[in-house]
Amino acid sequence: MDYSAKITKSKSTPELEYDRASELKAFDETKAGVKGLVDAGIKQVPRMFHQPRDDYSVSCGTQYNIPIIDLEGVKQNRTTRKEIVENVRNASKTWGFFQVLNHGIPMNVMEEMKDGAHRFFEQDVETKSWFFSRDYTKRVVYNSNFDLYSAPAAKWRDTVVCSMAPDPPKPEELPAVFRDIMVEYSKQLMNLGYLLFELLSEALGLNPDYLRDIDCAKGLVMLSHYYPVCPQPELTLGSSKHADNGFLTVLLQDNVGGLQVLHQNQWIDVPPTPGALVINIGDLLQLISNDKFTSVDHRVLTNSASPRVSVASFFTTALLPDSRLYGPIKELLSENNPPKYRETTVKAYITFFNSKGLSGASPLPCFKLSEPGHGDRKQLQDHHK
Ligand SMILES: O=C(O)CCC(=O)C(=O)O
Ligand SMILES: [Fe+2]
Repeated sequence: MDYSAKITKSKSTPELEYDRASELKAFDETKAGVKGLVDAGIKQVPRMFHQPRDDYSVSCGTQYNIPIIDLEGVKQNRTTRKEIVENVRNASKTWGFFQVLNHGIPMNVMEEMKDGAHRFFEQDVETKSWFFSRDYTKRVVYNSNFDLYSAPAAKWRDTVVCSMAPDPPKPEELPAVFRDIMVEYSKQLMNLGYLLFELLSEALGLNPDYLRDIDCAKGLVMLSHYYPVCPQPELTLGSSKHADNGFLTVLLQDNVGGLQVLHQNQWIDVPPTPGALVINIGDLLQLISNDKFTSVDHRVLTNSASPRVSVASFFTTALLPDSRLYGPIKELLSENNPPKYRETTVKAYITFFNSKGLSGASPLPCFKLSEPGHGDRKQLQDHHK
């Protein structure tokens, strides 16, 4: 189907004749993603990608900087480690986001990982579409917008998702253009994950192995994102406002920029910082920490100058058959700190999250134990009917 022709037609079609469902389907069936639209020379952002304007009502601020934590000496020096743990505690509570330096993953591995992501998306559509699917039980899934059919507006990005742990893929299961670097990067990332969960456990006053022992570091799902250049960046977003639903995310971004974090009710840029990785707390870590850590909304702006790649690695057991129940950690609770959330399996949480799409509303409040006047439990019960 000539997708561009269809879009051009819809532009001049009266309001009532806009058939969103068939546009989504036509776009999806190209298997070429947003990059395919840009490669075809599209000059206007199709309506299905137009973001609701209220997403833009919050101003962007420049007076705050997201924390940068240097991990140099964390394993060798007790005083240094204490300071690092303190910084991790503060950043995880007040920002939910921080960058880390001297994290142990060599620069050349990070560079090669970003290059590998570029190589994947720059392949011709026929080669890429071998992995095109919406079935997340597959080891590798490439598509555009996991929530294409449920979100209020589509995002200007394409993604390839690979499940890397606990059961590492055989190299031949991964896309040839970046399989070696994916295996190498994810190995290094698991080691960093173990260290971060130790620091986070210590920041909660728990024994260093606590979070790893309850399987927070068990599953690793890697999302390589490609954000094509956008002819009208003011109309759409690379990622709409959302909070991550796993335990922890480690983000490798290139030098293009566009990621913003909602802090003190302002959008704050997460500036590309050479050698740094961005770490953010996910909803499930907020839940088990009983709000000692915060899972914070973020989004990605598009731009008309250069494509952007990022690799978001989620520590989550979302894709595993895991029935473990997660609730506020008992050791953290007291009379003065009663549990704020009900227990949930990771699966139930993710299913609820996905049913909402990246619509900007975190499902976390729906798992809060009832407070007077709180209607969300009813919403959750209704959902499970
Ligand atoms: O690309 C980015 O900078 C952010 C990606 C992201 O937020 C996500 O994958 O959840
Ligand atoms: Fe995210």
